[in-house]
Amino acid sequence: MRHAHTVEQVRAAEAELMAKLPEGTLMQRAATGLAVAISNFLGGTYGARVVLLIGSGDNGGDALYAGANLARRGAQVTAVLLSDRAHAGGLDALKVAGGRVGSTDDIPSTDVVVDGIVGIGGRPGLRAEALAAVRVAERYGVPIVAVDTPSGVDVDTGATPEPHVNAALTVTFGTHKICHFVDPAATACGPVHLVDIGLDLPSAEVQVLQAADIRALYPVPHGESDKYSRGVLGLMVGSTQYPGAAVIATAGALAGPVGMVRYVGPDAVANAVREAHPEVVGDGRVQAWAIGSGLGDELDIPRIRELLDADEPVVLDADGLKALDDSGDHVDVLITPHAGELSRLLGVDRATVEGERLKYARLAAETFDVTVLLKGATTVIASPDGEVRINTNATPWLATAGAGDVLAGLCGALLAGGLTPLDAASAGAYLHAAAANLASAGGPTTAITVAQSLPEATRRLLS
Ligand SMILES: NC(=O)C1=CN([C@@H]2O[C@H](COP(=O)(O)OP(=O)(O)OC[C@H]3O[C@@H](n4cnc5c(N)ncnc54)[C@H](OP(=O)(O)O)[C@@H]3O)[C@@H](O)[C@H]2O)[C@@H](O)CC1
Ligand SMILES: Nc1ncnc2c1ncn2[C@@H]1O[C@H](COP(=O)(O)OP(=O)(O)O)[C@@H](O)[C@H]1O
Ligand SMILES: [K+]
Repeated sequence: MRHAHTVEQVRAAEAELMAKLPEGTLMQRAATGLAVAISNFLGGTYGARVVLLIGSGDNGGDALYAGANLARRGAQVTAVLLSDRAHAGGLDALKVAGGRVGSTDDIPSTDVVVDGIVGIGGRPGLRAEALAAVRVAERYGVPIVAVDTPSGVDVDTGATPEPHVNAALTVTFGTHKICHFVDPAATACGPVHLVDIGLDLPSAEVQVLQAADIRALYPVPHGESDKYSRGVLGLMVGSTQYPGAAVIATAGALAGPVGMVRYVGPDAVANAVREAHPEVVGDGRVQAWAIGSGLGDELDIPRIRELLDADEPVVLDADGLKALDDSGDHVDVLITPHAGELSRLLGVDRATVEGERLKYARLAAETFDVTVLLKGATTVIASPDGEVRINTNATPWLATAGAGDVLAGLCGALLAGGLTPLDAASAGAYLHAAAANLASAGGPTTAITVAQSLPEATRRLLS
C-alpha cells in the first residue's frame, strides 16, 4: 500500500526526526536520493548538463546539494536563482563542487532542468521569474525533474488552479503527498520516485492499494463454497434504448467473484443478455444490486429508492444516480459517477469538479452518506468515514464507451461477494484497469474486450 500524507503530517514527522539527528541530515539524505534519481534519469552523470531552478526555501536547498553531488561526479551544473534568498549551505556546496550561478540563457542547451522552486512550502502558482524560466524549458523541450512536488500545484488537494511545472519525473522524500496521486496534479508529476529519509509517519487518509492489497481483499471461493454462498448479484441495467449496456455490465459482473447473476429488465433486453450470457437467470433473491447503467427510459426512481433503502448493498451508476437523495442511510451504497455526473449530483459545474476531484468526491460521500468512486484517468474513491483510496493503474485507452458499465457490473459482483463498498470499489477499479491494460496492450480496445480480459487479470493477480 502506498500512503499520501498531508503537508502538516510531513512537517510534524520531519520535526520529530530532526530533533534526534545532527543538523542537515535529512536534507543530505533527500539530496543524495535526488542526485541518484537525476543521474539515472540522464543515464549517467559525467559530462551531463544540469540547470537548477532555485527558490528561496529548503526545496531549493535539496536541489543545490544534489547539484553539488552531480558536479562532483563530473556534471556541468548551473544554478538559476529565482529569489533574493537561496539556501546558503547548498549554494556554497555547489560552488565548492565546481558548479556556477547562471541565468535562464543556460536552459535551452541543458540536458535537464531541476525544479527546486518550491516544494511543500509553496502556494499554488508560479511567480513571474519562475514562470518565465519554466516556459523556456518547455519551449526548448528540456525535461524537468521536480524536487518533491512540481512547483505550482496545490500539494494537499491535487488541484492546479494556476500555472505549474509539468515534470518528466518527480523525486519525493519520506512519503508521497496527495498531489502525487490526485489529478490534475498527478499528471503534472510524471512518474514519482520515493526516497526514504526515515520519517516515522502516522496513518494516512489517502492511500493507493497495490496488487498484494487487492489480492488480500479478493473473495476467493473455497471447498465449501456454492453458487449462493459465493454471492448472487441482481442487475437492473440497460433498456430498449441502450440494450448494450445490459450486455456489457453483465459481462463485467460475470467476470467478478459471484456465483450467479440475475437480470431484471424488459424482455427484449433480457433476451439480448441471455443470448450473450446464457448463464444469467431472472428475478429472485440477491446479495447485492448493480443499478443504473444505460437505464434511459426505464429509469424507475421509486423502485430504485426501495432498493437503496433495503438491506442489500447497491452499486448505483449513470442514470440510476438520479434516484439518489441526501436523506436516509446509504452507507452500503457505492456510486460510480464520472465528473459530469458528480457535478450534476452536487450542483457544481464540471470543470470545478475536475479541478478538485478529491474535494468533491469527499463532499459527495459526506452529503449522500455513500462511498463514491469518481471515474477518470485516476480514480478517486471516498468513503463516508473520510477514508480515500486512489487508483492509478489505468490506461487512457480505457476511456471507451461502455467501460463504465463493465466497472459497475464488476463492483456489484464484488459487493455481492461480501466486500464493503470501499473494498469493492478499490478492487473493482484496480482489476478494471488491469484488464484494460491487458486488453489494450498499448492500442485501442473495447468495453467488451476489457470485460473479457477480467478473468485473466484476476488470475494474474491471484497467482
Ligand atoms: N519536510 C521534510 O521532511 C523535508 C523537507 N525537505 C525539503 O524541504 C522542502 C520544504 O521546504 P520549505 O519549508 O523551506 O518550503 P519550500 O517549498 O522550499 O518553499 C519555500 C518558500 O517559497 C516561497 N514560495 C511560496 N510559494 C511560492 C510560489 N508559488 N512561487 C515562488 N515562491 C514561493 C515562500 O517564501 P517567500 O518567498 O514567500 O518568502 C516559501 O516560504 C520540501 O518540499 C523538501 O524539498 C527535505 O530537504 C528534507 C525533508
Ligand atoms: N484518461 C483516462 N485514463 C484512464 N482511464 C480513464 C480515462 N478516462 C476515463 N477512464 C476510465 O474509463 C471508464 C469510462 O467510464 P464511463 O465514463 O462511465 O464511460 P461509459 O459511460 O461510456 O461506460 C472509467 O472507468 C474511467 O475511470
Ligand atoms: K519543486
